Amino acid sequence: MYDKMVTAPRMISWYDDIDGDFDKSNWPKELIAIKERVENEIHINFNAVLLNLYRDGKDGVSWHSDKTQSENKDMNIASVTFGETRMFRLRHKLLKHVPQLEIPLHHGTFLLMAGKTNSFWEHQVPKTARDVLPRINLTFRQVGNIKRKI
Ligand SMILES: O=C(O)CCC(=O)C(=O)O
Ligand SMILES: [Fe+2]
Repeated sequence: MYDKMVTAPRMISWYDDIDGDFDKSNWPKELIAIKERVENEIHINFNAVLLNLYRDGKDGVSWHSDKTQSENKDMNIASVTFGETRMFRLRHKLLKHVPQLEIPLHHGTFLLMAGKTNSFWEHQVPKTARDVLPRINLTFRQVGNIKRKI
């Protein structure tokens, strides 16, 4: 899924429907509800989700770009955050003079990395020395061939 290994710790879970034979009982109903809320908002369908739990400030994710196996050249990744606010940083892969972006992802924030974002930008959630509460982030993804809407 990643183009390189990331080392920072966090708890991870993954659901997908890569075969297109979606069985709703394989996904928690809360997850389906969030997925449908996102899909209705942006009119893009997803068939996989990565769940990250950042337990405290010692958890984070280092610079990377997301790569999922998809027939879509322009991959869309939809991110939803719950709990603690953590910084989400973006840096351009080639244009080093372009300033980094720093976006605080608050509880309930929806962020769409659309199209070529992941081709040209890397992102990270840095560790922090602040005393922070847990944060959950869901990234909905398009993997394989999306045969039909889940
Ligand atoms: O936690 C986030 O906001 C981003 C997570 C992320 O970049 C990933 O799981 O690929
Ligand atoms: Fe990522």
